[in-house]
Amino acid sequence: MAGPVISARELSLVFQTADAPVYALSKVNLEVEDGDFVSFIGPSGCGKTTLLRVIADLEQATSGAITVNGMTPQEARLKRAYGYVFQAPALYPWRTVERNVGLPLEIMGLDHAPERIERNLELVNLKGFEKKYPWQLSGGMQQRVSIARALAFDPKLLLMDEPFGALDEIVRDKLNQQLLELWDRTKKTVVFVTHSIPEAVFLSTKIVVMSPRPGRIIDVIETNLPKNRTLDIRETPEFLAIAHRVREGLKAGHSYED
Ligand SMILES: Nc1ncnc2c1ncn2[C@@H]1O[C@H](COP(=O)(O)OP(=O)(O)OP(=O)(O)O)[C@@H](O)[C@H]1O
Repeated sequence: MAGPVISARELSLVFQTADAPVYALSKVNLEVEDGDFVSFIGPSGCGKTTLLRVIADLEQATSGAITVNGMTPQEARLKRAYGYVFQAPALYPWRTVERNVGLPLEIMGLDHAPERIERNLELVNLKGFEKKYPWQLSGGMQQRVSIARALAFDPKLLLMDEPFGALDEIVRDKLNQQLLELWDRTKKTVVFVTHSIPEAVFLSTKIVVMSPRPGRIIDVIETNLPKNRTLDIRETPEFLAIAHRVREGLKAGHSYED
């Protein structure tokens, strides 16, 4: 059987700054299995983005070990083993939707990949919007374009850094539902950063609760909610019990003097 998609052992990262070192990650141990939907949740500054960036090789750990698809993060990055979605869509305004989605392929010299672009736009429910420009789309649609772009090389792993953080709640609900459908259809492994407890509980198979100073994991919750869930599940006792455990973890790890 294949090993975990992500395996981190005693991972620490210290940023050296002009005044004092910042302990962004301290002795993080984490296993992400194939097909998992894992959320990192915690207050500002607890190291969620840093951990995601270490996985993506955008930041290097100070100590400890990490593998991504059994490789170093650098090898995984060079093999395009993951897609990365940033908090802001970061689309090129002068390119149409299809040309934004096709950009990573174009950069690699694969400029004639219309079927791939079409399939990825279909996965984010944007068929028919190929010729539009980003400014003609709502914020939620723009973020869906950036998800389609992250799928360009059909990576098994999707890393998402608070992709819906700037959107209003109704749009966020809709996108959460669509993301769950995409995850179910494509069988991808997703690692997702969020501040929202309902979002983490609704989406995840595993919730990683983090705490700051130093950034560390204080609880890992396996959710076991049914796969074909709808937003109504948020009113069920099972859902509320998980949300309660996440909240307790966040409270335990948070110092309110900060
Ligand atoms: N390049 C850097 N240099 C110095 N300190 C940094 C750097 N990047 C992040 N930090 C610090 O590391 C800590 C963790 O930051 P990180 O962005 O990972 O937290 P986060 O949990 O994602 O926060 P947020 O929810 O606000 O995005 C913070 O104290 C932050 O100020």
